[in-house]
Amino acid sequence: MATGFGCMVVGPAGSGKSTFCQVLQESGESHKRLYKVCNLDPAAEVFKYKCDIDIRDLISLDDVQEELKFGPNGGLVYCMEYLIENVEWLLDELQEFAEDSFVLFDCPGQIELYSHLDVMQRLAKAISRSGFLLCAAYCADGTFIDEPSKYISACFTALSTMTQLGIPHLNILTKCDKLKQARAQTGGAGDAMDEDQEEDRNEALIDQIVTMGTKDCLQNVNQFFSPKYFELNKRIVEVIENFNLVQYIPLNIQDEDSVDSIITQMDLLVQYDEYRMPKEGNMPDNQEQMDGAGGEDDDGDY
Ligand SMILES: Nc1nc2c(ncn2[C@@H]2O[C@H](COP(=O)(O)OP(=O)(O)OP(=O)(O)O)[C@@H](O)[C@H]2O)c(=O)[nH]1
Ligand SMILES: [Mg+2]
Repeated sequence: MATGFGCMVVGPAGSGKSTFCQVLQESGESHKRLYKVCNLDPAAEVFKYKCDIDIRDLISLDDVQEELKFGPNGGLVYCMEYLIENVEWLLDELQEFAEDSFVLFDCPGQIELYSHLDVMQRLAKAISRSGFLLCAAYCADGTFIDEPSKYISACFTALSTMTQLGIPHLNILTKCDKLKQARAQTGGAGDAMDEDQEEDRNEALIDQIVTMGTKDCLQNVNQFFSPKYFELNKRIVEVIENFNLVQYIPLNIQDEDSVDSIITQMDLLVQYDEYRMPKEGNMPDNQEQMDGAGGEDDDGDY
């Protein structure tokens, strides 16, 4: 039986993970929803949210760099591996929040943690096994996705994270409140506009990204390549198409409805309502997630 709910907030550096945790925690306060935040970034220095669990109480990047003479990236990987080796520390800390709490895990942004290392996957497995129903919220910075090639690149990073973590996954397009402003800075849309026009323009830009079709992307990308790469480009785009799961939910932190709609999606992924109101004979479908997180390799190792 599930004892808690959690979301691993992941994504590239600066994509808005910590801000997302902060916004959810604040929004929860006004909705009588309690979001606890667990900082898993050993390099974090300042928090805009109330940090309930902090990896730096176990290990910090500063200490690793100073004592073991690691560089910042190697040091971070060392810290995450140290966390896995001492995962009982985290699981003990989490027990306090097990009953019905929703814990947001604010993860580090180094992409290698999600592309080829398995530490985050092992961590997700350990947390799930301890009784948490987990999902992942992948933050992609909307202000960077201003052309099809960047969209494709963002999709691949999201896909790689999704397949690595192996837990229910949500892609969030962050910073949607400032798309228009970001485009103006890069020369995309600089005309003077009143507030309503600005909002419409922002909506249009969000729409452009979330509905970007892979066929249009392919056409656009091919314009910049010699024909000998067309077949390769086609295959690359097909990978995204075949997964069919790469969709983005826009997040505008200034808009309560936008935040609410992300909360609803996360609740659906972890089946929050079903577990909070258990009915006899009504076991949610993702019971397996806790029983066998990590699939067949159920050997108790993290
Ligand atoms: N306007 C706006 N700014 C945002 C939003 N999300 C993040 N930012 C800003 O973008 C910067 C990076 O945001 P963070 O939340 O620290 O990003 P992060 O993913 O936690 O970054 P790392 O932990 O360093 O990987 C900060 O200056 C935030 O204020 C957003 O939705 N809207
Ligand atoms: Mg952060």
